[in-house]
Amino acid sequence: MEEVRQMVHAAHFISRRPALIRADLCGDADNKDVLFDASTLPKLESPLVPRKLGKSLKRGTRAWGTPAAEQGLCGSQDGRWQDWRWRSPGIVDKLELLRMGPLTCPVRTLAVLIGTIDLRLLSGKDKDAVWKALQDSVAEASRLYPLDGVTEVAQLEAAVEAGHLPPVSLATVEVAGVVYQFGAGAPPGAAQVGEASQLTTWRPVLWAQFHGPQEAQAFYDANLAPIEASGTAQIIRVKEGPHMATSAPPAEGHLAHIGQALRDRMQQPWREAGLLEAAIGDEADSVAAQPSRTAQPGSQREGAAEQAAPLVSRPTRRGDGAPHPAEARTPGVQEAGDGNGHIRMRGSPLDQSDDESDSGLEYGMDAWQTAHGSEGEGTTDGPSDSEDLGESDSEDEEVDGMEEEDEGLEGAFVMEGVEQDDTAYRNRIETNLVSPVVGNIILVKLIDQENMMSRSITMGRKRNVSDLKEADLKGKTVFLRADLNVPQDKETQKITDDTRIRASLPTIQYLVKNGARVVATSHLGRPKGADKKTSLAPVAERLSELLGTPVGLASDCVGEPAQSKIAALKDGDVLLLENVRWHAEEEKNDPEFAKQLAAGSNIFVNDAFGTAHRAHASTAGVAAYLSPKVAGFLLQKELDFLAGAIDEPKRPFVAIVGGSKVSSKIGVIESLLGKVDRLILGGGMIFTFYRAQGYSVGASLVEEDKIDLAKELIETAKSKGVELVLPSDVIVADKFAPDANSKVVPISAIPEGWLGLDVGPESSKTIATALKDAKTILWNGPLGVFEFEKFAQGTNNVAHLLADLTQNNGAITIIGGGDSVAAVEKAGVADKVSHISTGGGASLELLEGKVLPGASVGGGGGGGN
Ligand SMILES: Nc1ncnc2c1ncn2[C@@H]1O[C@H](COP(=O)(O)OP(=O)(O)OP(=O)(O)O)[C@@H](O)[C@H]1O
Ligand SMILES: O=C(O)[C@H](O)COP(=O)(O)O
Repeated sequence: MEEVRQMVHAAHFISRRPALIRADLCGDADNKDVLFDASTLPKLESPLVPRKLGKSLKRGTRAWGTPAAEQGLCGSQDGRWQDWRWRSPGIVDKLELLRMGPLTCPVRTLAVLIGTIDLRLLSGKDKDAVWKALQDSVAEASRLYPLDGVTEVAQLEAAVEAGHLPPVSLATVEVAGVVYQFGAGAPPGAAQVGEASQLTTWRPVLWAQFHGPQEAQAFYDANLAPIEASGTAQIIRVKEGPHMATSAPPAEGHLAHIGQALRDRMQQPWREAGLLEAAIGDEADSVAAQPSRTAQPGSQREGAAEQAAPLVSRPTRRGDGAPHPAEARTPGVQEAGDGNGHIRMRGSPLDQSDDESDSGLEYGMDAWQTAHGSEGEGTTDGPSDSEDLGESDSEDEEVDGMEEEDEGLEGAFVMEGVEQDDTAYRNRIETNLVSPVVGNIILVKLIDQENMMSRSITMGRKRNVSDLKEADLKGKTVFLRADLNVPQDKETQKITDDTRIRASLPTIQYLVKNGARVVATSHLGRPKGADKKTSLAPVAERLSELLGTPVGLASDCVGEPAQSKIAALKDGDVLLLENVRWHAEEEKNDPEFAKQLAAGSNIFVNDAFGTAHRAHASTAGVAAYLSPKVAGFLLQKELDFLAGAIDEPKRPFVAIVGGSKVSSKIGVIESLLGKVDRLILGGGMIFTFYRAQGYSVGASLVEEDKIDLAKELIETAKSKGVELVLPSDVIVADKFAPDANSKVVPISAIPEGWLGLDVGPESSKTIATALKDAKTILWNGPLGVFEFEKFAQGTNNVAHLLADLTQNNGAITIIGGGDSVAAVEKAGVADKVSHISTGGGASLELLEGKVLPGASVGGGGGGGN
């Protein structure tokens, strides 16, 4: 709720006018969408409103669509997701929602929303000041907003009744994985909340994003072309690039097919902006007349259209090719189609820009038009956009100095503003809220991607376990996913390091204190079925010692053994379920298994940062069956440090990356090169870099196939102005053993047959100098083979240095990666650095900017989410 309020007020703050905002809370704790009427907020005069913002909107601010749910595009796993689309006379708004979480747990939209205001639009203003102003306004909003607590449709109905909200005339709802969009043109008043299901104007819509034209083309060839060839649909590219739409009856097989393909693609990193829009349904009105808009020579659109020409499948006019009759603008009215799913065109959608019955897809067209067609650009044959949208130019002139920014806005409007290689944009969606009638302000723009993560994290704090109070927790059964995967002695199973158990205590203690019945779960190791050696019994014992209360252990995590113990829990009790990985379904994220895990629990608290990079049943799947679902303290803290502090670091920001191989750190190095001021390299990987520089490195660890990559990374560092610090001397050994003979040599003189196992004393000095003024330091990977005392010096030096800089220089020091954490522990300075991550793989993936499925589910920051 807090997030909604913040968004509402931020939107209002920007727009300075009444705004109806649909807040997509898809995937939030309640799986409900919430509507807010920002017109009830007090108006704030803001100096930040870009002069041209409103003007751009006049060009037809309409976007369309919302992703289908179950088919892998978005939505809750339990299919309860509903998406209500609202329209109100006189109010226009468009949201671009950037889904930061994985597809099954889109929890971050609102937070991201604010974080993605295009700061370029606010040129000349200090970013921090803008952000602060937004936050301040948000604080004000939370005090004033009257619809606090509205989460249920029934409450919305009541709000409409009470006049807080305007009536609905457009809505979408997801059914069986397809988003049906209620058409405009519904009889006035018919589409009140709760009555939506009575409408017959349905149109299924699927959206997908691609990593680029080629991928979209391939997808088209493999999936859409056959559909089209079958005569059940026609595929139409509605936007530049790899954007396509298809109209067809919602044939089940097709949907599944498309859904699977989309799901697969969504797993890949986002490389290039691209979008497939697939409107599937017998909806003649659903695909507007893109071909009727003639791209002018030299225009952006023309070029792109040529480039992606094979994607274009010409829409046909229905039957006689007559202009679209009025009734056909009631989407879903069966007679409107030609019976075989083909699409009829009509003139420019902008011809109906004041027509409230425009279909969703046309909004997409208009959004495109808004972005690319404009007065003076000659890219559209649509009407001048200013007449019917009622915002005066003079008003646009109010804020000076923004003119040149207008282009930035427009460019960002659809896809162009998306930077490549930004994984955060993988799940980007756009959604229109209402149709433009009198003109208003677009709310949210791309892209200040650098700051996205940390802002979402900041906002994510609102959704952690501390938001649940005694009233929410007492008597409730909480399914707590922790990462209690601790190292053990192979023979005795004795726990050799209980850090992860200790790290899980704050959340457990909080839940216990507030009267919850805690059902804790974890995996341990990588068992192939039930196996005593991977039993959580030693963990239960240690947990019990640390908590000072008995912790029961259910002999299985599902079924009777679990259920009987859960049923017997009393307030404040803690039960640990046996290793979830004894069941193969866990790692498959099997929904049925997830359901069984969730059985008997009410609330989901995810605190398993170490496993947050795994989309498993207990980390992600259970979220569909429990509500609310929030992050635990540990997960939140990890995200705050590993994403938040790094994304908006205090500078100088210096990273130390070591470890054995370049190959395992490529992603991290690449990602950090975009953020740090200095990058210190150490560990085994440096020898590949030396080879890239032409040195011979004896028998040191070298990845021959990564030498070119090392060269590239050196170049990238140069081009980004990052100071790359490579050791100047190394400690070499005559064999890889703790008792090897060793000596210090400059890197130019590594003897044949010797191997470098640690950085030398000169290098340690250089590293100390490079760290001296650092305000944020990230360390991932030891600088040498620290497991051997003889070669642990470089690593130890850094550990002590970091402790010193934290304690005496106020530096924020963050250590991620299993071995470097072990090194810090070994050096005895673990409690003197700012943050030690409990996640190995998870922290790496987070640093690489990847989405962490488990992190988003819990309602925490979501990582690359
Ligand atoms: N010069 C070197 N030659 C060979 N191995 C090295 C060298 N320097 C460090 N290593 C080894 O690198 C390993 C750690 O690398 P790794 O990339 O796994 O670190 P990490 O990211 O901290 O840990 P994790 O992968 O567990 O998260 C250590 O076992 C260490 O012995
Ligand atoms: O130790 C870890 O990194 C986590 O517990 C995840 O374990 P996994 O790599 O076996 O999934």
